[in-house]
This record gives sequence, C-alpha cells and structure tokens, in this order.
Amino acid sequence: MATNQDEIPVTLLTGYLGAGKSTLVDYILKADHGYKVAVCMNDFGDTTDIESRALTINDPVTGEQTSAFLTLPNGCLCCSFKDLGIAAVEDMVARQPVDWVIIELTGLADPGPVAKSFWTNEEMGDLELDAVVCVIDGRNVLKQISEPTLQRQIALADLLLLNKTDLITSSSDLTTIESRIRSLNPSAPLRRTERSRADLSSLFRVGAYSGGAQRGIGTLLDSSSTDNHNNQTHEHDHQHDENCSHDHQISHHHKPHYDGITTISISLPPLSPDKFKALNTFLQDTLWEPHGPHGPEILRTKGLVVTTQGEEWIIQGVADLFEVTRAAPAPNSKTGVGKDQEGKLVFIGKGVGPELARACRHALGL
Ligand SMILES: Nc1nc2c(ncn2[C@@H]2O[C@H](COP(=O)(O)OP(=O)(O)OP(=O)(O)O)[C@@H](O)[C@H]2O)c(=O)[nH]1
Repeated sequence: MATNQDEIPVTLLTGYLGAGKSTLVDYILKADHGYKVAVCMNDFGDTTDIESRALTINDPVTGEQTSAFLTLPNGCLCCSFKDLGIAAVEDMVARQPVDWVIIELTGLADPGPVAKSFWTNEEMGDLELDAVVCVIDGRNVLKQISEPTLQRQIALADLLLLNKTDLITSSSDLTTIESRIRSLNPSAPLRRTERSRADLSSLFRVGAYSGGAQRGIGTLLDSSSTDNHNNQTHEHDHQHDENCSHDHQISHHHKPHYDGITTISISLPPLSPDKFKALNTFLQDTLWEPHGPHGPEILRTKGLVVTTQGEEWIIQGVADLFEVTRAAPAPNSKTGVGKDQEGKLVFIGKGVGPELARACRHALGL
C-alpha cells in the first residue's frame, strides 16, 4: 500500500495483559534496522517504571544507556490521549528527529479511541497513523478471548502477531487458536512469533490508513457503535473524555477498572536473601495454587525487587508463569541503587484486593 514518505508513521501497539508488547518494543529498539524509533509507553497499574527498567537502550553513537521513554503517567490512555497524548508525541518528535513512533497501549485499552483520534486529527503535523498491531498471547488467548477488550484489540488490528508459539504444545491447539482469531478478524495478516520477533519489514510503513477508510475501519473505530463493554463494566465516565480529570492514581488501591479487573501495588523495602526467597515461595503459592471459585484470578504480575546487597530484579508474570531476571541499570544512573530505594510488586487481575497485599507482607514478615 502506498505511504507518504514525508510523514512519520505511528504504530499503535495493542494486545492483552502480558501478550508480549514490551518484548516487541525491546526487540525493535535493539534490532539493526537503522530507524530512529520513539516509543511512548502507557501502563495500567502504575508499572511504567518497572517496564522501562526491563528494557535497555544503548545510544548507537556513545554506547551509553539512554531513556527513550515519554511516560504518560496515568493508566487510562484511551480517555486522556486525545488531548494530552498527541501533543506529547508531537513534542517528543519536535525535540529529536525520528523515523518511527510506536505507542504501546495498556493491555486493558481499547485501541479504537486512540486510533480514531490519530486518524481524524487534522493537527497531527508530520505524524500519520500507520497501523494497529496486536500481539496475542498464544498460551492464554483461548482463556481470555471472551473478554470484550481483547476481542476489540484483535478485531481492530491491521497486523496480528500470534506470540508465545513456543508455549503452544500441539498443532491442533494452534489451528483452534488461529481459527478463533480469524473469526474476529478475517482479513489482517496473522503471523506466528516467539518472543515477539516479527519480521520488521512487515511492521514498518504498513500504510493501513493511507488512502482513506478500509475494512469498514470507520465503524470499528467508533467505539460507541460496537463496544458495549464500556457502558456495562467500565468504571470511568467517558462523558468527560475532553477534560478527563478524574483520578487515575490506582496504584495503591484496588479500584475496579476494565472488565472488572483490579490492581494492587505493594511497596517492598530492600529484601534480604531470606526475604527474597520467601517472596519467590509466595509467588509460587499464589500463582500456581488454585484459589477456589472466590479467590483472585491473577492475570499479570510485575515487580521490581531491591535487595539489601544493592541488586535489582524484575519480576514478570502472566497467569501462572513468572520469571525473575536481573534489572538493567537505571538510565542515567552512574551510582547504582540508592540506599533508600524501594521495590514494589503489582498484581492485576479479577478479585485482586488488599487481602493479597496482607498475605504478601505476612509471607515476607513485613
Ligand atoms: N515463553 C515465552 N514468553 C514470552 C514470549 N513473549 C514474551 N514472553 C514473556 O511474557 C512476559 C510478558 O511479556 P511483556 O512483553 O512484558 O508483555 P506486555 O504485553 O508488554 O504486558 P503488559 O504490559 O501487561 O500489557 C514476559 O515475562 C516475557 O518475557 C514468548 O514468545 N514466549
């Protein structure tokens, strides 16, 4: 499809909690393609600090670590982006020349309103919406597919990446998954990926929006016409879309959000080796053991642990799987971890509440 080479393409990256969006961003930022890429990250559950620490970006000239992030510090891009987001992206692009803008939406965002605001905004300067790319968690998609948010993410995409194929155990599962995805979006290319390693030429200058409406996208982008989940379960009042001033500071309480999903953030002091071990056991007990019909269903776990020895570790969990890896040094930090630096553990899921925070503190003897 023809694209305007003078415009800077904007890719909207969507996909459910833990699908592999940040992994894709990390892959793109490190790949050898020669494009200057700007990334906007938005996150649900106040975890952008953890995300940005999970990535390392080296300046190609100096080799030093750089921060390429413009943090949009609230958890609800879909209602604040229209006014704040585009201006923020324009500002970023004005400060440094870039070839490609990638906006990673939260795992719980409907990409429709953001895509629409980019597509219809006359004052976007050199920016042009290029494509909506949806990363799909191959391991969990069949369990999650009844979620309206995920359905819209898939339905709206111009390119679908079926990720985590290493965790899909049989070819019949793969066929079932692909046909379920196809039932929601029969026309977008569907590619299989492991660790989100997609062919970069299929991601850049897709041109899905050049040349006017296609695939009935106009109707899909209008969330009021197809989206009934906002009206039913979304706790926010989107009537005040234009001046969205309500409280998005969800980090330390457990407000219901999209699809009845709540989040809790537990701050952690520097952990001794014994307490770090206890945290690992707590995560195993919490994520691996069934909680019965009324227990929380944890969809996503993220954490930053600071140890008393001054190490930092990142925790990433999706459903029952989790991994603990050494954190990249903080950007612009030459001194390492400060003595009073705190860690935190964030759970996102259904029925996630203060009991979980209490259980965690108890398990760690805090
Ligand atoms: N086994 C396996 N793990 C993967 C793959 N892709 C990503 N992961 C892991 O899945 C976890 C979540 O990946 P992220 O890239 O953070 O997912 P995300 O979509 O950005 O998650 P949210 O920010 O919650 O929306 C991390 O632990 C990744 O290392 C894959 O293809 N295979």
